[in-house]
Amino acid sequence: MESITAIIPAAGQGKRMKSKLNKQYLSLLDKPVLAHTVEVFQNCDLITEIIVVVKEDEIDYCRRKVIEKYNYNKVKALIRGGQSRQKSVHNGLQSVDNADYVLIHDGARPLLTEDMLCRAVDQVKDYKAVGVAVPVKDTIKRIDNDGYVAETPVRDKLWAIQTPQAFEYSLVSEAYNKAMKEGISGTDTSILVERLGQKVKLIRGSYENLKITTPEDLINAEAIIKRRQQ
Ligand SMILES: Nc1ccn([C@@H]2O[C@H](COP(=O)(O)OP(=O)(O)OP(=O)(O)O)[C@@H](O)[C@H]2O)c(=O)n1
Ligand SMILES: C[C@](O)(CO)[C@H](O)COP(=O)(O)O
Repeated sequence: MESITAIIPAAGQGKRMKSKLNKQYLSLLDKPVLAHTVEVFQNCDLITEIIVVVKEDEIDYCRRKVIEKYNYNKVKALIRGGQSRQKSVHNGLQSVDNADYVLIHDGARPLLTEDMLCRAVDQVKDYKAVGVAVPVKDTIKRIDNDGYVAETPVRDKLWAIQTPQAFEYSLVSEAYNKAMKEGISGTDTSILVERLGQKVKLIRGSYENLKITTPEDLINAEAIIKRRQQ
């Protein structure tokens, strides 16, 4: 059976949340945001092990308040992040011992579902690189430097990228090593894989798979969890 490692970058500062406690540890109904996220991977039989990437000064806090408290025993390592999401993910990739595939998922997206994980794992075996995404609902404009509309891309072809993103481990490792060497940065993982010429298959995510970024995201996330519990 293949070995599948989940890497969960959770080493951001959460500046846009404007809270004292880093957003990963804010309470989302019954437990911290990050605990909701890790739990989905912990409960999914397809996942062999989990690596959580956190800020160096939060490693101990995360171990006590999330990993040990909820007994997430698939978490093999809690490692320190970097200045950017990309660097944090790179640190995570470097600490993988032996994996056929990796799934990379934002710690700040606690509303992923096991079904989403299963579909990503299933598809990565055929496509090597898979991302979860949803069609955009708004019309998107590209603007120029003065704030004028420069272009209105056709909406039918625009998808908003979420996580998880799943890759063959050797492929994503090569993509990161190359990007880091060349000083290239990207706001998601798949862009670095795309630069290798690898096609990335998108599969349908969910509008509920919010990234907890600003305070209203927490309110919306709570409402979604409550509805799911009914
Ligand atoms: N240096 C960083 C920056 C981000 N992340 C993680 O990447 C995910 C997506 O990032 P985002 O939601 O933008 O989180 P923050 O960077 O913390 O948010 P902000 O920009 O508001 O500070 C989060 O789980 C975040 O913890 C990370 O591991 N390391
Ligand atoms: C990876 C991501 O969640 C896909 O939407 C997003 O790009 C993360 O961006 P952030 O600026 O680190 O929030």
